[in-house]
Amino acid sequence: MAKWNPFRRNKPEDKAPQESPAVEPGQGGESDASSESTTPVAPSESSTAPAQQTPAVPSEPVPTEPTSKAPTPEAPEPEKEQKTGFFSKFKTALKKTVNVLNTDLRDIVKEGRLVDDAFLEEIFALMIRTDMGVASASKIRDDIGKKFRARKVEFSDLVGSAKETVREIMQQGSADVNFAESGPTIIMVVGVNGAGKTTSIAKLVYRYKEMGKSVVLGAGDTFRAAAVEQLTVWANRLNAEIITGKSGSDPASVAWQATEAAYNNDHDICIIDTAGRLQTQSNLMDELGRINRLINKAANKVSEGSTAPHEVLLVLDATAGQNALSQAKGFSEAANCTGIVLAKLDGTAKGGVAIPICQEFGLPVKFIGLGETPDAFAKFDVDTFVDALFDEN
Ligand SMILES: Nc1nc2c(ncn2[C@@H]2O[C@H](COP(=O)(O)OP(=O)(O)OP(=O)(O)O)[C@@H](O)[C@H]2O)c(=O)[nH]1
Repeated sequence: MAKWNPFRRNKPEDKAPQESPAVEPGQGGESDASSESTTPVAPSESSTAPAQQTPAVPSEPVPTEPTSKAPTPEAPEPEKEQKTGFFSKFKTALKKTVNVLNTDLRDIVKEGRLVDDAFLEEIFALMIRTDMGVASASKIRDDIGKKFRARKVEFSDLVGSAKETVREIMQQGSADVNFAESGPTIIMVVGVNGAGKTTSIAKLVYRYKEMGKSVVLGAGDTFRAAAVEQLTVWANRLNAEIITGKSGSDPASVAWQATEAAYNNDHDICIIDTAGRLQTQSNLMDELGRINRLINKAANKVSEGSTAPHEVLLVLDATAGQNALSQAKGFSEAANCTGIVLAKLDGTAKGGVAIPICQEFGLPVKFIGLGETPDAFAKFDVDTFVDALFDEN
């Protein structure tokens, strides 16, 4: 019997695609993305509750009828995480990057090579191919030069030195999200279109459900009807409550209502999706700031003294390589990001991009996406990453 895979995508667009409204997020629109939504209310930053709108808008946002998510009959409980082992999980996912490093690195020292300028440039070129960036590749090259110049080296010498350098560059611990000291932990998820936000949210839900936590989702990508449907499918499969709004409605309203639901319904975790956007679209980047502030206001209103969100996760597509860096730059400045999810690390030979991300932005890589299956997600750990990247076996 085929195993149930909660991460198998029932792409809404495979069924009946809905036209996205011809509006930008936050501008309002006509088409209805969800049969379970109430009329969205645009929260105002200047009031303690979302502002009134015409027609007939209540003084406070009416929480969308929570779509209580009893598992659908055909949806069994999520399968237990496969016990493949943390290290082999990393290694399998990084296979493409590891192949570049190990095969080629081994090749250039096969005969036992003297470390001279030409050799060091070969090392540099090889490192660059993993998209670790010029600064990291230069440091690896220079450190090898300092240690071994004019000597013959073996593969293990190079690997040992490179590992040491990368560990030195990626000075970050391994951490889960910043959990709230009390009350629900509110997590906002941001990133460009197609980076892997929805899939990563589903993986987070799976992760926290496995830990026995209750989760509510806020379908804040009101711009793309299919995104709401997609997240609703995950919520159904993973038995999480979901708050949705009408297509084209104010995403801050959904975020507000999801935050309220998290406090009022005693959830442990609230994850709020946002529409994909480019770091260059300043109005849309400003919108993220507004959503962030209104989440805080909603949290403080329901539970005085609370501050939220506790985590703003930026999802980056590892296959974008160096482009992921410019995304990280734009988003980290505009959206007050607190951590990174590096998705699709399995699909690329550019896995080295995790190194400059850690180095340049002071933002910890918290999780990595290692595929599309439920267990294809891991808390990022520098030592495991480095060992897998330069695995000598
Ligand atoms: N191999 C692999 N594929 C992934 C991973 N994460 C996401 N994907 C795939 O990447 C594609 C885009 O993922 P989504 O989660 O829909 O991305 P999104 O950021 O929500 O997209 P928008 O809603 O359009 O902004 C899908 O086909 C996912 O299955 C991963 O870690 N590994």
